[in-house]
Amino acid sequence: MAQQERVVLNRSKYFMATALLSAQRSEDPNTQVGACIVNQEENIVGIGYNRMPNGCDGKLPWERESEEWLDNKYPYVCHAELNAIVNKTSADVKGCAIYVTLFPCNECAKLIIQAGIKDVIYLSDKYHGDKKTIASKKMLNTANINVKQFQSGEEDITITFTVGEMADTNAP
Ligand SMILES: O=c1ccn([C@H]2C[C@H](O)[C@@H](COP(=O)(O)O)O2)c(=O)[nH]1
Ligand SMILES: [Zn+2]
Repeated sequence: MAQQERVVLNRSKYFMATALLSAQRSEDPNTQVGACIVNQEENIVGIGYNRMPNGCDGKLPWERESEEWLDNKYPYVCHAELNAIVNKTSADVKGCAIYVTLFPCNECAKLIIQAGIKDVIYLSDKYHGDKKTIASKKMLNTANINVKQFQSGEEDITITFTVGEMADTNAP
């Protein structure tokens, strides 16, 4: 039987990978976003992705360019950061870090600040020129939140559901 390569993820790669995996749950056809909140003991205390409010799946539009504002996703979709915060498994998220696959918008920046999150690690900054992103950066900076872009520095990771033999690390 083929041996699986033994992979040990470093801390930040594990948390960003968790955010990325969560993003893959999103039904947004244009931008899937994932967020993973980590406490000071390095435990995950919240995960979320952009989705419609509870009970609204399949009943609200995913359009983004309809002339009628109400026919677009924007008034309805709950952002990944919001879902990660409201889904928290701890009493609060004060002093936590949030790993996000997209730079948080201005509304999420407000949530992050008010929730007491101290570190933001993001992957994509694809909307860096947008006013929402500029306002977000202004708020996060003013509130002394540590913001940094994730640098993987390594290859992608692969998740396989095939259970093979683990590599024998004691082999000569
Ligand atoms: O801070 C953010 C900003 C955006 N999102 C979500 C909201 C939408 O579902 C998409 C953005 O859609 P576009 O088609 O790229 O405009 O991303 C989020 O979760 N968090
Ligand atoms: Zn947002």
